Amino acid sequence: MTDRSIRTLDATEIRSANTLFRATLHEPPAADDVWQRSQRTYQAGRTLGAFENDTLIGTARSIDTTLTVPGGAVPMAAVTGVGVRADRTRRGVLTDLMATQLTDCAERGVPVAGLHASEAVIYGRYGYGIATHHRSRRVTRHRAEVRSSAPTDGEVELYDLDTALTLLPDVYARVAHSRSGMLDRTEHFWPMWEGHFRKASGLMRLAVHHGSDGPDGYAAYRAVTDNVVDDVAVMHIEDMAAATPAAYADLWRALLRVDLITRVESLWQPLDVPLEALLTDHRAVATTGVEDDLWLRLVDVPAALNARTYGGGDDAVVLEVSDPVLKSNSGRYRLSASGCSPTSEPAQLALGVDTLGMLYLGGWRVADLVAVGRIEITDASTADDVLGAAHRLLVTDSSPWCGTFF
Ligand SMILES: CC(=O)SCCNC(=O)CCNC(=O)[C@H](O)C(C)(C)COP(=O)(O)OP(=O)(O)OC[C@H]1O[C@@H](n2cnc3c(N)ncnc32)[C@H](O)[C@@H]1OP(=O)(O)O
Repeated sequence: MTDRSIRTLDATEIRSANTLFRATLHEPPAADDVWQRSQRTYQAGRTLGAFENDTLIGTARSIDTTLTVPGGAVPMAAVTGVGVRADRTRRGVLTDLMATQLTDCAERGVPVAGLHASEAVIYGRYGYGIATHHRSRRVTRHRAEVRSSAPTDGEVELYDLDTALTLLPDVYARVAHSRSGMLDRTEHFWPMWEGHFRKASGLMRLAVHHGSDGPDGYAAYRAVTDNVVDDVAVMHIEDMAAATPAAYADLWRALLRVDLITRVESLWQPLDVPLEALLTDHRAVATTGVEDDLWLRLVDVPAALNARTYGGGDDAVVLEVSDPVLKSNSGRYRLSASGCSPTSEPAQLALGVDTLGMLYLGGWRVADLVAVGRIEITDASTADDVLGAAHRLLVTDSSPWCGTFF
């Protein structure tokens, strides 16, 4: 008979967990030099192993960080490195890992967990919902020019990868709270960022905007030469954020000035950055994809809901939340401009904790999630009033966006 158990791995065991995880992504074990770097992405005490008769068959880990939310910030467990050996899948190993990890977060007082999903059908059952999206755009460089009326405030300087690694943590820290959904990139995030650019092809450059108050925006790109098609290069901007409109405009001016680039692939950016409107020719830009970005799971529903601010003036709604994994979250909550509190009042909207994760940063309209059957209105006669109040409470000015891969 097989004996399955879950426990936290110690430092001597994490390379095996990394090898197992890489195999689930069909990648060979990390070479020694790669492991020197990637072991620094593992936070001590945050890697779980699933064992079958003392053999490691699955793993999941997390990194402690802080999530920017409307009007504030909240501690978050950034979940990553999830994998189950291909000959042990579909027998509940991930379910056990997720339950252990979420219980551990709850016991440590971490109100929110977040992840990027390899497949969209996996994590909803554990209470995660898509909280942010990102948009990728293609810019035809010879048609793209920044409007002369766009603001300007400073200079853009280019740096190589080694210099970027010393500069960017401080630059990023200055923009990290400029949009809901963004994360603090602790020391465990940067080796992942470095690994991506070391592995990827093309020359990497970091453009930093030095504004009148110091560095306030950056863009990290790779210029990939395509010798097959007319011997020119494509610029892939893979990490970009700006704290001010002037920094955003100046960065684009500098990026579009780089010679021998036919097109710019602006990857994984917020849905609503006004790139098309920044340029003289709207049609120099085409959206090439909109995808899910950060999935959020409210581990402690009242603590998470009280970490953000709400609009709505005198509005209030009563939510009935169901949480099949962390059952203490299930119950009724009154949400108003002054926050969230448990209540015995009758519920007006009933929803699962995964759908609450979708609404948390204001990335979805409540009415849309009602329309698709994710939220139930308990009394149809008050639907318009309840939907209006919920919308005014939860809506935010800009699209939430994470922008950090982990
Ligand atoms: C945050 C990140 O790290 S994202 C990376 C995730 N890892 C990967 O994609 C690597 C490749 N995949 C794997 O290692 C595994 O298939 C995992 C981790 C996704 C799933 O592990 P399993 O142990 O098979 O999951 P488990 O058996 O607990 O499944 C629970 C339920 O989810 C379903 N499920 C799990 N994975 C999938 C999937 N990929 N597609 C569809 N359904 C799935 C199962 O069918 C099961 O459904 P049920 O409750 O209705 O019976």
